[in-house]
Amino acid sequence: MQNLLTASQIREVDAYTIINEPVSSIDLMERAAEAFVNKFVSLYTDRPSVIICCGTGNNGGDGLAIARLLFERGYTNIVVWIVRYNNKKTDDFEVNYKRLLTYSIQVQELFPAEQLPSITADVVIDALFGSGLNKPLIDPWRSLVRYINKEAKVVVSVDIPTGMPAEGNMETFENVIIAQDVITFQAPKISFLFPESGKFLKRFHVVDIGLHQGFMASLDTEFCSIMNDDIRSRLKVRENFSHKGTYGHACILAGNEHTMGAALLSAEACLYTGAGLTTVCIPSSGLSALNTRLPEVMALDRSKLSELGTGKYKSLGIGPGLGTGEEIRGCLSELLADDLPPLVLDADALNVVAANKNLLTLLKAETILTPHMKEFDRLFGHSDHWWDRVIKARTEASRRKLIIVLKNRYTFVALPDGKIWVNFTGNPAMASGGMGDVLTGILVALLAQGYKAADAAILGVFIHGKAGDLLAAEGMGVIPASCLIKKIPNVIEDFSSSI
Ligand SMILES: NC(=O)C1=CN([C@@H]2O[C@H](COP(=O)(O)OP(=O)(O)OC[C@H]3O[C@@H](n4cnc5c(N)ncnc54)[C@H](O)[C@@H]3O)[C@@H](O)[C@H]2O)[C@@H](O)CC1
Ligand SMILES: Nc1ncnc2c1ncn2[C@@H]1O[C@H](COP(=O)(O)OP(=O)(O)O)[C@@H](O)[C@H]1O
Ligand SMILES: [K+]
Repeated sequence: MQNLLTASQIREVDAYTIINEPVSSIDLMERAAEAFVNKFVSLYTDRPSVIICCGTGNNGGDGLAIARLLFERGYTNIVVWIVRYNNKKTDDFEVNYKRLLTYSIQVQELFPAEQLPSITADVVIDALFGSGLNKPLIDPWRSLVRYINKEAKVVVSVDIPTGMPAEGNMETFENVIIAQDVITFQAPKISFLFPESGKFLKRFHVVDIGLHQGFMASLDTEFCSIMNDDIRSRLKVRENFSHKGTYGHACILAGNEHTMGAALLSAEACLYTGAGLTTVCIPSSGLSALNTRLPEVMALDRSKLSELGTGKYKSLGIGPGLGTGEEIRGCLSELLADDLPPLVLDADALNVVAANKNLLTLLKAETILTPHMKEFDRLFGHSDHWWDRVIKARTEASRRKLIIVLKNRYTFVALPDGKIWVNFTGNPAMASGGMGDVLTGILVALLAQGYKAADAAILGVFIHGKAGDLLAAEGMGVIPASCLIKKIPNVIEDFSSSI
């Protein structure tokens, strides 16, 4: 895992690195500028003309160093704007300013109430404010940002788009640079994970600037990202003398006449994720589809729901395509009061619980809930903003000892210990119906194989997204859920054979 830091934690890590590593503050800035330039030239290969818009803090200091480094790489068409809208400046800005003046790079100083110069360059590099932003922009900075947004062809931001807070509610931050690319230092800013940031940045790229890893890891953070090593260290290799009994019997209660596909997708994903045995509990109208499509999967008659609490099954998933009719509501209330195996609740099971919140109190510790945004809001109340929603997921997961998998482009796995693990795998080609049903099947299979619920959730969301990424890399711009399932064993093999 890698901790994701707030702006004040970033400052702490910067300061700690400067004190404890053989690197001075100005050299750390140079490293950041070099890392930026390396990424920039790999993204924009045709040596565009650039305007570098610099504030007078350390983000601006980065901008000045970037100008110098681009010049040294043969960029001839560089203009540096220095935005002198107040008298503040940092020492490292000042050092880089003096260095810049020894180069023949065009510098233009901008003062309040002056007309803004025209923008003719191909790219504007935005180094006005970085993670030091402490309030929404007001004039004259606000007008400058609006002007750049209106006039610039392409903007590339240094560390974070100017005007965007590094974390927290973005509601009042309307005046933000709209960047094609953001080249950000060391780890993604927490704000990049929320859909609201999407209108201000198309892509972000993380570059390593060698901040102190040990200190970063020691900080008490709310957010961390799921890394490849977290998967390798958790995935168990299938043993030589293992047999179907070794990998557990999973059961999925899902489907109704018009949404039987959801049950089939979950069951198939469960099969491909390696459950020893998979049973689905579907209405009899789905039996011929099941037998034709998934001969490996068994069926449990809906009249035998009492079997679910007998210990026969090692894990249980409830919800995909289940429906929310009276009969279902009644049987779920009874079921959830039973002593069930490790449990995943998804889709209609969540909707039934949302309509009868008392059922939440019946859920055993470590039950996994997999709501998308709307299901989450139905369960725990409406949130106007993603930051509020995610913090609510954290609070509810710790208060109720549940595992809440809040699904989105970046899925948030809120654990009972208060930590939120963020999944970065996955891509927009996966935005199609049935994808969530597949995730449920994956999770139920992992629980059947004996993974602890928190590990199953972390593994499950990663594997799901990674399977989508493999297909996208093969050129699939749209991925039907049933195609993604077939890639799951490849992901598991890739990550378990490298232990
Ligand atoms: N050693 C370090 O601290 C490093 C810092 N780096 C860069 O430094 C940036 C952070 O620099 P700073 O902390 O100097 O801050 P910024 O450069 O982001 O902002 C400068 C100053 O602007 C003022 N300000 C904040 N919000 C404002 C607003 N809404 N309107 C007007 N003024 C406002 C604040 O006084 C702030 O300190 C990072 O984003 C990164 O680009 C990198 O050079 C890596 C090393
Ligand atoms: N743009 C995207 N990028 C990454 N993952 C996505 C994207 N769109 C959807 N997904 C993933 O697909 C799944 C969709 O779940 P859900 O909305 O419950 O689907 P359904 O109800 O159709 O089965 C989630 O796991 C989500 O993370
Ligand atoms: K910036």
